[in-house]
Amino acid sequence: MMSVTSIARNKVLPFLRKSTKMQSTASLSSLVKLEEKQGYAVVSMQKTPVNSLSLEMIQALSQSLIELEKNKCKGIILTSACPGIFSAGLDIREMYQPTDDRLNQFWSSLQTLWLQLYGSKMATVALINGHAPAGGCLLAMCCDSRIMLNGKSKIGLNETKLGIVAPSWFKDTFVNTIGVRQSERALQLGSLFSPEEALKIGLVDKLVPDMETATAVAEAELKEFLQIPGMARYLSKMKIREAAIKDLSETREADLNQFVNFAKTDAVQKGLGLYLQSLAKKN
Ligand SMILES: CC/C=C\CC/C=C/CC(=O)SCCNC(=O)CCNC(=O)[C@H](O)C(C)(C)COP(=O)(O)OP(=O)(O)OC[C@H]1O[C@@H](n2cnc3c(N)ncnc32)[C@H](O)[C@@H]1OP(=O)(O)O
Repeated sequence: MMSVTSIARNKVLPFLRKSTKMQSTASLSSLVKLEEKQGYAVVSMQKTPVNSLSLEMIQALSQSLIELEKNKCKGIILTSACPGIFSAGLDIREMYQPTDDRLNQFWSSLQTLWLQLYGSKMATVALINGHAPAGGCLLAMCCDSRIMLNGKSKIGLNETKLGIVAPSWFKDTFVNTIGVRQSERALQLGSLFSPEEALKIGLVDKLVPDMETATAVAEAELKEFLQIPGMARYLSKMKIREAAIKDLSETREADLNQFVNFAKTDAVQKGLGLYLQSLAKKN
């Protein structure tokens, strides 16, 4: 059975009570933690060391969103329990020398997660408390607002630096967030931005100096979104996002085939192998 989430047992979420049975049958894992706050939930990624988005991690996030929405949760703060890292993006080991079956499942699950989070009826705030390259940046951009911890962390779509290409729906999300010209330049260069730079181009909305402030600011930000009538807020969000969502919904199979074929090319496999080696050498 698919991994799901670990729930803070001392504080059962009111909006999760009904699904307690489902949680116990769903072989819970420790990849994602859900915590109750006043009227919303904090979703913490806790796949050490860097919250890389493996198949299981993607499915755990997906399942968390399903449960939260089913239980009428109105808003979330998406953040990380791994010090210094929001998410290192897609787990490169999923794409390096993969089996066909796993590679298909991996990409298809990522498509599903993007469709869920980018099109979520919930108000969503990303509390980016560390590095957020590539898929990590994508997760943050799927949220309605981004609060980033100031410091040495970087955020951006750095795919070209790995010799790979961000798919159209990554690009659409980027364009919807920072505009066409900034996206065109940053996508080609694989730019990773400091928090100050990210604020300047609108990739994040607010910077905070420390975690205590960060939590308070993220809560205040979420409450501001939650004060707006939910349906009006959601439909307004969709005015910006629906074209990209419709596009992927209608082309999932083609997008999957394109990804799988590209990932399996010799050039990409060689590049990913070298990149993994360079990460390992660092340590
Ligand atoms: C074929 C594909 C075609 C199209 C797909 C396009 C879409 C791609 C989207 C993506 O998300 S690609 C992934 C891009 N991600 C990155 O480039 C990030 C790489 N990681 C880093 O830059 C750093 O790890 C970090 C800045 C996030 C954190 O640095 P630090 O705290 O110094 O940790 P380490 O570098 O020592 O890493 C610890 C540990 O984790 C492993 N790791 C890091 N990132 C990944 C990853 N994305 N996937 C898998 N594993 C990763 C790293 O190798 C270390 O492993 P050890 O076994 O050596 O401990």
